[in-house]
Amino acid sequence: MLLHFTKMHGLGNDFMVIDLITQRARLRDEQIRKLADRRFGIGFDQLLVVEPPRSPDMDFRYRIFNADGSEVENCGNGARCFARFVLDQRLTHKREIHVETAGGPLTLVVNDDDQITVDMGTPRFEPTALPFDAAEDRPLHALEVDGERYEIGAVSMGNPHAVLRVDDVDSAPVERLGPLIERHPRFPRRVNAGFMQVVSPHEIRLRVFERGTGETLACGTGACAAVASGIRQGLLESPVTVHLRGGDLRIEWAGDETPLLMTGPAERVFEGRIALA
Ligand SMILES: N[C@@H](CCC[C@H](N)C(=O)O)C(=O)O
Repeated sequence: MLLHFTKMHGLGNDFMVIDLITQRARLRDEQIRKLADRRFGIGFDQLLVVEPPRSPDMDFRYRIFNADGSEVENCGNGARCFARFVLDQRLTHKREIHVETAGGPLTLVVNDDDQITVDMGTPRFEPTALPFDAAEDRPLHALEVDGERYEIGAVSMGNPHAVLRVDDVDSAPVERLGPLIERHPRFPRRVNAGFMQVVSPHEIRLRVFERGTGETLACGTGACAAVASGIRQGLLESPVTVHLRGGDLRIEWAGDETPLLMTGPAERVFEGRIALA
């Protein structure tokens, strides 16, 4: 069978997007891994799936799979691409879209300048939310990695993030520490590892080694988690511009139980059809 798909990206974090409202398919883990392969498949960081909602208050169900086939709770860059996709495909005409994810509901707003703002919900710091094996909720936790002690912020944006402050993201040991933090035994469901350089209270530089994918050019939930952790530590003040390798995001958060807002672009690259083996 031929499956119609759209290739999209948010700041270079790239996606295969499929509409399972007008098409039928069931993708197994190994099929997702094959499609994600940049030489033998289409190539992407995450697969995004559009489905009908389960709850009548929602417009769509939004499912996310990493390149390794694992299903995850949330994807910030993907959420913006999701909004652009459902509008472009005429699956909705609404410019405020409510979607269910495995990490909770999200609201996506397409602005007049075509940038998309996502209400990402409230960041959660309690270790059980990630989950993270720690006795208490603290702004920073000591974590031993490869015989060295680091201080990390632990944040859930629906999906789990560890945020490590570094002096310079360009020389940060992302390739070495990223995989070790991702699979650290204190994160039983693995974790996304962010490396944050504070430039000023309103500006950071960030690289993220993503769970189930590796380092990407941008990670939306990683940007939200880094800013939330930085604000909580008193290092940052809202709004914050996050410079990622693929471009910039704007993050706003008033703290406590208020929702965190992420604004940025979403781009369509090409469309195609592929036979599922
Ligand atoms: N690229 C994403 C995050 C995708 C999921 C992540 N790798 C996880 O496993 O939680 C983003 O833009 O947020």
